[in-house]
Amino acid sequence: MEENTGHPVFETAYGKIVVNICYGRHHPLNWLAFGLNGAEIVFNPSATVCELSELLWPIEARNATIANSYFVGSINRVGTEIFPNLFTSGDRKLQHSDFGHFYGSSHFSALDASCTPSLSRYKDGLVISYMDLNLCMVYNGNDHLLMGDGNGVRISHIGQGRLVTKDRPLDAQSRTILLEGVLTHEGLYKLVPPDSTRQQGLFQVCSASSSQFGHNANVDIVTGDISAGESIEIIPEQVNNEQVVNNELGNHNVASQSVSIVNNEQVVSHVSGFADRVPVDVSVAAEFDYARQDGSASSPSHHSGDELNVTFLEDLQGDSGSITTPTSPGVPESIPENTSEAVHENVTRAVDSAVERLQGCTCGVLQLGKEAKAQMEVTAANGIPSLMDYVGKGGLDVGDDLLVLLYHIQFACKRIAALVASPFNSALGKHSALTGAVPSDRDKPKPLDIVANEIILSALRNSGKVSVMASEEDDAPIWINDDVPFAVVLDPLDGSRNIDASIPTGTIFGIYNRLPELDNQPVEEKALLNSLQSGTKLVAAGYVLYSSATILCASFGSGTHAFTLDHSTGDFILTHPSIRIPPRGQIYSVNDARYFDWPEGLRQYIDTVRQGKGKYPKKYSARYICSLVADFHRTLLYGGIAMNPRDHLRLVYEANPLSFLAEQAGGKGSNGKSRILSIQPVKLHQRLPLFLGSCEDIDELESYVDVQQKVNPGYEV
Ligand SMILES: O=P(O)(O)OC[C@H]1O[C@](O)(COP(=O)(O)O)[C@@H](O)[C@@H]1O
Repeated sequence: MEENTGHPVFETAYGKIVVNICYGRHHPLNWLAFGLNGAEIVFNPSATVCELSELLWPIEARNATIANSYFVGSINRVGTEIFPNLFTSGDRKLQHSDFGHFYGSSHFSALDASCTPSLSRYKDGLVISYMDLNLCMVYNGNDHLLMGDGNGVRISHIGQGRLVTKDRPLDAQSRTILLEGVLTHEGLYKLVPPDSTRQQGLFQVCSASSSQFGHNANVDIVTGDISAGESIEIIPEQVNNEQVVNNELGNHNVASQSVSIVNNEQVVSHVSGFADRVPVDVSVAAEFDYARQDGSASSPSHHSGDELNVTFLEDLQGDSGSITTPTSPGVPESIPENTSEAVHENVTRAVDSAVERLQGCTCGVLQLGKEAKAQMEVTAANGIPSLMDYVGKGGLDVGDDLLVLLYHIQFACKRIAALVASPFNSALGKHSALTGAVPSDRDKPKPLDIVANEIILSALRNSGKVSVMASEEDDAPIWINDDVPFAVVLDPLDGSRNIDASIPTGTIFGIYNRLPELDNQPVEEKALLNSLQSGTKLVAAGYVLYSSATILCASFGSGTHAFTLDHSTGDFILTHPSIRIPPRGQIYSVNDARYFDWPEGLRQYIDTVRQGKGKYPKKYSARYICSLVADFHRTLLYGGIAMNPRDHLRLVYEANPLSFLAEQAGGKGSNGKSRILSIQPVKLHQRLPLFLGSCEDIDELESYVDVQQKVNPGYEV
């Protein structure tokens, strides 16, 4: 673009592709010109370092994607390049030998405003995205594609449109007309073909989408004659609530929800926002589309959408040579019938084959070590590291396996946070009240804790790092894989009884190493025994609090740290490093209504501290949210005791992970008599009294001896 080559769009077997090189992303007219020239995928390979560039990174490409109706691949290198001689960059800084840290964070953006998660800031990786290129041509908010059945106009809010009829193939530039468009406040879209086009004819406009109208809308189909200079109106129908609800539930929008990291280094993700438009592998999409345009059923002899990405990765890696050009072993020779099942099958096979080929590939070019550490310090000094930065190579360096697992856990928890905060969350049980529709059995809503369980279990499974997972919601642990490092225990949504009142809830998790000595045991047995490890064996544990803020608090065996979700970037940001629970608090937290079921010792303890007659001569306050994660989080920060003296909370899923966090913060976890972490679990769903909090408070409580509530009458609420 700095030259006089214009803004070329390359028509390939995979789609109409553009390379917008590096700095080109800062010029909006570049993006526009590529759009006008018919781009479907714009790649923006970059070698760019932190500071202002990184602030722009998540915004510019997505903005361009939405404005110009194409997909964008934002690719940035990682690492730090050290040059033999010092140089200046004309920025008044001292001479230096490097540009700074190339922050990676590669991702794809789609025109329906969805976006893949970013790759690492420190490691090379591979994003495999499914792009339904149909979206570039006819961006239709309804249930079906218009490609095969007649006419459609592609509209974007910059007023670009293409008139497409059966006898005017989509890709013929000569048939492209520009339409001026005005989006009025009422949501009307007036299209005015400029005089110069001299186009006239009968056509239908069936294309509009949420991004054009700013909300989820369908449009009336407008049919009629249009001559140059005339205008037509597209009138959005009412918002389709059912569709919105379904999207919230993930029934329709599954495509954008499936994310996994494979082999530490590749993010496999769907970009396409509407599952009804079957998301397909790039090349499959392209060839599919072209096949359908001319009515023939082409059968590509070889293809691979990921080939495209791999090529890019290789380019960025210079001579690493570690990725070979794929031969697509698992991809079928011909495209099967156009049924969504067949396409899904095709996609699955293409992904599997890509993943298989990538197993074991090392993506090289990591210059971490000292530089990354220094970068980490710079980041910490300038701003605040994210969870991934904090545990990554430049920070705690918890190891690739745990890093990948944490990535998946935090991703799942973000989804749960969104679900919990959604206006439709409690409507999981009241679906029809919103839509007026009666849900079919298949669409019947599930309680939130079940949905949360499914989200987090699927994230654990997709991480490829979990051999067994045991959830409070399931009767038995689920064995996944023999050769991977971790066993994970979890309570997917603790405190969910509070959900309808929007009281805080939380996810709790504990991570153990898989016990290889059990590998030869029958599956049920090794699944159970791996899940029944004592808390002293925890490698990491944490919780995510869904409250006024979403906070992920975790320990990897070196202190307890909390990260707050920054909704503007989607990152968990370190906000509470190395939490130290005060040795003495002034708050007790317990369900006081059970007073008369309490044993004498506990009653005496509570009576004493609330009167300020205990070892600490201040009157204690009572605070009880009745949501363990929230009560514990407050206790972690303010001190005191969070307790449930009856046999109610679970040793494996709740008591152990939270006691680990308490101890790592300098506090204690006790059952009233002894240390929680030293108790050997004997049953998966074993319950026990739980006291968590400040050391001095727990010691004082235990001195009353008789503090465990034996009567457990099964309270109604
Ligand atoms: O009824 P109690 O004894 O006050 O118990 C309340 C506790 O139960 C919990 O709701 C957990 O119970 P569940 O595991 O059955 O969801 C905690 O969040 C809360 O601290």
